[in-house]
Amino acid sequence: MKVGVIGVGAVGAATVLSLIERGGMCREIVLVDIDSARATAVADDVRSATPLFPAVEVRAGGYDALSGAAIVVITAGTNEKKGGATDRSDPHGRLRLLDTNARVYADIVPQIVAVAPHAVLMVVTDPPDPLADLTRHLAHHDRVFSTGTLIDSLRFRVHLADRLRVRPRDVHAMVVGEHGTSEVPLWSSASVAGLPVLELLARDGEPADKVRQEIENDIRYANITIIEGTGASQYGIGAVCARLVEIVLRDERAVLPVAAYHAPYDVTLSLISVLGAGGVQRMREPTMTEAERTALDESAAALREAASRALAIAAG
Ligand SMILES: NC(=O)c1ccc[n+]([C@@H]2O[C@H](COP(=O)([O-])OP(=O)(O)OC[C@H]3O[C@@H](n4cnc5c(N)ncnc54)[C@H](O)[C@@H]3O)[C@@H](O)[C@H]2O)c1
Repeated sequence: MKVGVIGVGAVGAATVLSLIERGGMCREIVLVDIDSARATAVADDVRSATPLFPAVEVRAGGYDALSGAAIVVITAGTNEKKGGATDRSDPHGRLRLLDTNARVYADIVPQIVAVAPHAVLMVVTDPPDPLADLTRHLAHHDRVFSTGTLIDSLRFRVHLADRLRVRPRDVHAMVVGEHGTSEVPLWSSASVAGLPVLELLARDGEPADKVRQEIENDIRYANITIIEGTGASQYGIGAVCARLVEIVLRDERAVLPVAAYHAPYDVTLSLISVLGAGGVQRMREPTMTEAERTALDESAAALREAASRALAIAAG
């Protein structure tokens, strides 16, 4: 199995390292970057660790080297720091990167599809959901998904676990909608062993509104907090990307919040998705309160506007 990674900056490099560390899921990883010296250097660096893991070849190449790839992970483009999307008071958040990165996608997606027409395309670049809509349009197929709110959902679980003093793996909680400022944390269905987290927090005497506000801010602006410390959020998303590649290559049919086009909302957004061979195979709406549903409708509306803007920009 061959996996392509387009864009070998902070996120692309972290993804490659996670891919080889998970081990055994693919035989070849091809790195493509407009900065070919960077792609070559990252491949050289990571290659020195490959004897520690199940056999895998890592190499840099041009688009032609993607021929036969089963899945291509796209992380190319401008990040929040370089693109000026690190202001917590800006309601547009990552959508600030849309114009620049839609132009990048208009350049790279046709080149990927020309050599790897059967590959699943996984969109990571921000804003990932409208860029996934653009990618479907440019690729002329539906084997396209974005990492969506999986990273936000993991952050939600980690913060809840901290408060409840349990391990994050035992917390079930999801964020749906946009990977961005309009995202919707589903408090009503968040649970530990079937016990609602809101009840557990109340039992611990935690003031519910304050805790909700703090956790929501932590999730919504986690990228900015990380960027203020290191310049790029990369390790969490790198691990997420590698795990998603594994799920697709093994046709695991894992149930998790990643984003794909959903006809009833007429846009790419995160709901409960079944991920396996070919990408997202089915999507379901979660059980929601009226307030959560209203917030999801608003998030979908913001994404529809962004997706049509992405199409217009790519059309020139
Ligand atoms: N979806 C998520 O949850 C998530 C999480 C973290 C970062 N991101 C996003 O991922 C993207 C990458 O972030 P980063 O920190 O790695 O940025 P980076 O600047 O470190 O790396 C971007 C890479 O893309 C390459 N590139 C740019 N234009 C290209 C083109 N036309 N063709 C090929 N390569 C090209 C650059 O040379 C660079 O190596 C950003 O948009 C960032 O906001 C998304």
